[in-house]
Amino acid sequence: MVSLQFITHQTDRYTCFESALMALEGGCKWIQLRMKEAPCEEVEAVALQLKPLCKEKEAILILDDHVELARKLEVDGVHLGKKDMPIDEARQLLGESFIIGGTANTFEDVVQHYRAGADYLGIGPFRFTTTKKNLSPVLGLEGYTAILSQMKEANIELPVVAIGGITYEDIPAILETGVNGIALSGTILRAEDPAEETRRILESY
Ligand SMILES: Cc1ncc(COP(=O)(O)OP(=O)(O)O)c(N)n1
Ligand SMILES: Cc1ncsc1CCOP(=O)(O)O
Ligand SMILES: [Mg+2]
Repeated sequence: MVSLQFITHQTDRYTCFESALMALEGGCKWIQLRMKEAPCEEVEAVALQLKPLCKEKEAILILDDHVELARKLEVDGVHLGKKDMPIDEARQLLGESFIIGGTANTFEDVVQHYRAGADYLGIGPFRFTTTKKNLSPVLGLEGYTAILSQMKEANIELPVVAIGGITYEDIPAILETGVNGIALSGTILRAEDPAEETRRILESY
């Protein structure tokens, strides 16, 4: 079964919380609570609601950006990008038991996160997406192939999650490049039944 990280998103139809519930209902075992526009208190309230539900379903819960909150709420980890707290600083604060993911768009980003002690890499975007503003350059399949081959050459062994504009049909070719998992948001939330779409993805790949 493909390793799937679901990225929460608020849409016309769903709140971030509802989006996470549907992914969990569909069998997703890894939720990233990403509430870009929300104040910290709101993220905290949603995370507090989500934490027991993830626990019940044996799903990992990580927060996008909010290191201090992840520590306070004792969720499983955080995902950090270029504009967030540096990974080595987050590691100091969180210790070894928290999962820390780092965003990479180039091999240089990979090396930096590897040295800083990241547990996994979110590499993207695969293609253009409206889920995130200020996107880095699109990588396509070639981008993943190139970065993964540079990682192999440099003996950098870190799980890689592909992200950004990925749809159901893209998944086999992306996995063929050697990535370890995928992160999805829009393709699940645009489906008529997002829980069913999550299940379809997990049962197909
Ligand atoms: C799995 C995964 N990969 C990349 C990102 C992007 O993180 P970041 O660059 O910090 O951008 P924002 O998500 O904070 O807008 C991610 N969240 N998850
Ligand atoms: C958070 C993030 N980082 C790079 S692309 C992206 C959005 C992923 O969502 P979608 O699957 O809808 O493109
Ligand atoms: Mg971020």
